[in-house]
Amino acid sequence: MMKRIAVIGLGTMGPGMAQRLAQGGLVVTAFDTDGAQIEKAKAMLPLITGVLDRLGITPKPGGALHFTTSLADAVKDADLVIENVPEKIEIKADVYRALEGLIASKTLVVSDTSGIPISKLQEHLSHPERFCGMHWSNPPHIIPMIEVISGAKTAPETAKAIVTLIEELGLLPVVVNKDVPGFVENRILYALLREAVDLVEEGVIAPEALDTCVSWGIGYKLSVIGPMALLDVAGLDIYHSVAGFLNQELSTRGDIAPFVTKRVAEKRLGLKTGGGVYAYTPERIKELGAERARKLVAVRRALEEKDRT
Ligand SMILES: NC(=O)c1ccc[n+]([C@@H]2O[C@H](COP(=O)([O-])OP(=O)(O)OC[C@H]3O[C@@H](n4cnc5c(N)ncnc54)[C@H](O)[C@@H]3O)[C@@H](O)[C@H]2O)c1
Ligand SMILES: Cc1ncc(C=O)c(C(=O)O)c1O
Repeated sequence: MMKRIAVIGLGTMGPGMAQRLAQGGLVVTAFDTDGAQIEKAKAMLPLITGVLDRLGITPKPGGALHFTTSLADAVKDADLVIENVPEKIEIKADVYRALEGLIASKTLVVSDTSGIPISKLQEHLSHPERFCGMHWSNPPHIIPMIEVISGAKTAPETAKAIVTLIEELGLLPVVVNKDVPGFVENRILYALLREAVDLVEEGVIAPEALDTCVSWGIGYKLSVIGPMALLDVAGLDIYHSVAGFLNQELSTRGDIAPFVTKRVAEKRLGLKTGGGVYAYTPERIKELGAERARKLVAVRRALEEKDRT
């Protein structure tokens, strides 16, 4: 049974994940190389605990969240280290190198990578058998599904221990059978995003209208009926007829659309820079955060209700 967890990297994903683990009864030590990120993470905690409270996730006894500016202190006596640093192999490899000599031989290490193959990351670990993918979805304190991915050198007991941890937290592990880039969640999401960006770029639809179309059409439906079940609902004959003329029309571009590269070059990255596809004031960002958390909580509660009946 795991007790002590180190969360390395406190950007978009770290704070929610750290607090969710602490409320699950674990002793969590959170670390970031940037002190400002640690302060930002601390400031986010009231919002995160408020959301967890509305989800009915009451803190289990023994849990705690500590912050530290020392990697050595963060990982001391850890049963598990969760690496949550930017999606760049070199940065992740530096973290794994820094862990050498700091962690015990029993300590497991996981990466929250969005899709770098686990076998590739394993090349940078001296104990690859104790390493696997543990891919959370954003926001990590609200979305219950977590992908578990083994690389070529992951020991079966490592992946099993992570699945058990996720289950003990009352979350939903999904085991991915092959270590393909993007795993499953992001292969599906990025297929959708490539088509969405293409449709907007081609002037087929405005961004706001596309968001309405997806959120109130397939998005709403897919949260209740998954894609495989949807094939049965629609009829495989219908899918066969439509896919017969539509598949060849869909975007297959292998590079990144100018719609995105242009904005990235201009540092229009989204909420974190006050604008990306849409523009935001600081007040609007706050409002949207609260409104979206409220709606995600309500939808999750409704879906859990459905699962019980
Ligand atoms: N953003 C998402 O929606 C999302 C969802 C799921 C998984 N992920 C994955 O999770 C990981 C983290 O993503 P994010 O969006 O939180 O990134 P982020 O850029 O928001 O945050 C990364 C944090 O890591 C810190 N950091 C950088 N180098 C470090 C080091 N050597 N030691 C400790 N901290 C260091 C940075 O200061 C920053 O606070 C990535 O692999 C990403 O692909 C992201
Ligand atoms: C755009 C995008 N990319 C990656 C991830 C997760 O790895 C997410 C997400 O979790 O929402 C995302 O939105």
